[in-house]
Amino acid sequence: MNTQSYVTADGRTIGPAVMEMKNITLRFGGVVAIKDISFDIRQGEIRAIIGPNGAGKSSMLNVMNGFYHPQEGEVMFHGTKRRAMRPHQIAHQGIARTFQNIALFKGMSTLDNIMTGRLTHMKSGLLRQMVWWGASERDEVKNREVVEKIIDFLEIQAIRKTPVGRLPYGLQKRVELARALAAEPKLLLLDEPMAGMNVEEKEDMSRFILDVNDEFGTTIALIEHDMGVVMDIADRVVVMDYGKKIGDGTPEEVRTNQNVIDAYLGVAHD
Ligand SMILES: Nc1ncnc2c1ncn2[C@@H]1O[C@H](COP(=O)(O)OP(=O)(O)OP(=O)(O)O)[C@@H](O)[C@H]1O
Repeated sequence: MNTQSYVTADGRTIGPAVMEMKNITLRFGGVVAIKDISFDIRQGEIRAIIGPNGAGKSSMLNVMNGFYHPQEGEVMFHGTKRRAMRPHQIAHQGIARTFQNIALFKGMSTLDNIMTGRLTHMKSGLLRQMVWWGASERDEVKNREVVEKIIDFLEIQAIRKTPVGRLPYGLQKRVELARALAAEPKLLLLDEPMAGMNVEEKEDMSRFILDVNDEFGTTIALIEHDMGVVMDIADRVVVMDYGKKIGDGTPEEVRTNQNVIDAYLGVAHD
């Protein structure tokens, strides 16, 4: 386990591992989606998982998220072996995620969608609201403060009242990021955050991911197809191919790894 902290060239502190995947194997019937993969994610870093179609990236994110339970191996979170959990228990542990296909409430406004990200923080149940109005009011004020800060941060004030179904794709992706951030996660999992975006939208999203990491100190793991984007923003990259890990290191190390070049870069990027 990585226990030493270090400071990056741009002044961010990367701490010890927050999540460790140890010898993970995941099967779907006869299909082996993940074969004996190990890697860790360190406090404060941006960690990317890349690989061609069908490499097993989404399956890995679902293992990290607790949605899938591997047949073999262990997931350690903050040094403790994680047992099988339901999605809301994962959320309470401080893990939030976005989805490859946007999963927002299309008829609801931007603001209301982001507020749903606060649900795990809402303490006051109905009974408590009836007997002690003050507590729920304080809850509400705190929730609004967090949400307003995120709206400012992601520069989406102008669309706060707009139903998200009417927004262009790139902005919907930004609202999804906002909703995940509203949970104030310790670990943020992003499933192809740039998929389907044009160049300008990708640049915007890259900047926001870097800013979130820098401003809130959020540890981020993302899976991505777009190799160029990942190389620009990730501290370290895991490369998967046919369910196996074929590379792991800094963008420079991965870029020059012959297995990676053969399996992915050489084919998809000339
Ligand atoms: N729920 C499932 N049931 C059966 N097989 C699955 C399931 N999910 C994934 N697989 C298989 O596991 C392998 C890895 O799929 P996965 O979606 O994790 O790859 P990926 O790298 O995310 O691909 P993409 O980039 O196309 O999203 C594939 O062979 C896929 O068909």
